[in-house]
Amino acid sequence: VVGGEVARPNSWPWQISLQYKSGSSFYHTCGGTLIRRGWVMTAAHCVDRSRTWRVVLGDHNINSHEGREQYMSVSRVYIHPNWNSNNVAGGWDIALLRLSSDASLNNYVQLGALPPAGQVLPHNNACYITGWGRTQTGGQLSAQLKQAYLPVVDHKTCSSSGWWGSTVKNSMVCAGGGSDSGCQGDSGGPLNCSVNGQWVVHGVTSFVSSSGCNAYRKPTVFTRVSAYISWMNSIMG
Ligand SMILES: CC(C)[C@H](NC(=O)C(F)(F)F)C(=O)N[C@@H](C)C(=O)Nc1ccc(C(F)(F)F)cc1
Repeated sequence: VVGGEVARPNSWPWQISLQYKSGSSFYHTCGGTLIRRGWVMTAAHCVDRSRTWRVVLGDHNINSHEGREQYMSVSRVYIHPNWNSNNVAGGWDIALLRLSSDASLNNYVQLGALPPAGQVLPHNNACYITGWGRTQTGGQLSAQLKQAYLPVVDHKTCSSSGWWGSTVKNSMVCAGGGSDSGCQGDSGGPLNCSVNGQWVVHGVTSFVSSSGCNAYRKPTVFTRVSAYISWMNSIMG
């Protein structure tokens, strides 16, 4: 997350850290959202390489053990069948991770709310991106979870010339476009939007401009969760 601020610890209790094993250690690579006690939603581009994964729940500082964390292994990865790893602009950048056991829900670990199928938010709807991603283009990951206010940019604006043009599809949500943005390492994490006074996860962080995370008129682009509700239900049952 470029800009924004460090989140109050565990104030986004559905945010997870997706980590891969290398040698005897695990490394943060993406975010994700706990959507059922045994299921995590993330981006397909996060898991299209076969690795040994773990999901960390209840985390704040990913470099220290604070005692609220739950470490879950992943029993199966479901990548959307239409995902094409050579074409993030095609969309379909969504995946589900089946956890090997159910999470324990508490003050630090809660389920994220999903939108109704087809719901599209209006321009400027209040949303926050959260994640441990780079804090500047080309910079380092954040040790502590960060948040940034990224209001929705409607499809009409986001897909216009000077913005993302035809790279952005209707199955995506744009948010931000100013000096705050997502960045590498935020992938797969939630876009948390305020709807009728409740936080609803409307996006899965998908891509930013290759010329810089907070490039002018290149809002962060998210997979629109409301376009994939039926697919997710077909997998989770
Ligand atoms: C997609 C991921 C590899 C990566 N995602 C992120 O950084 C995320 F955190 F925003 F999710 C990304 O956007 N990386 C930048 C550097 C990138 O490659 N962006 C990019 C944007 C659009 C396109 C296009 F238009 F060709 F589809 C290609 C690459």
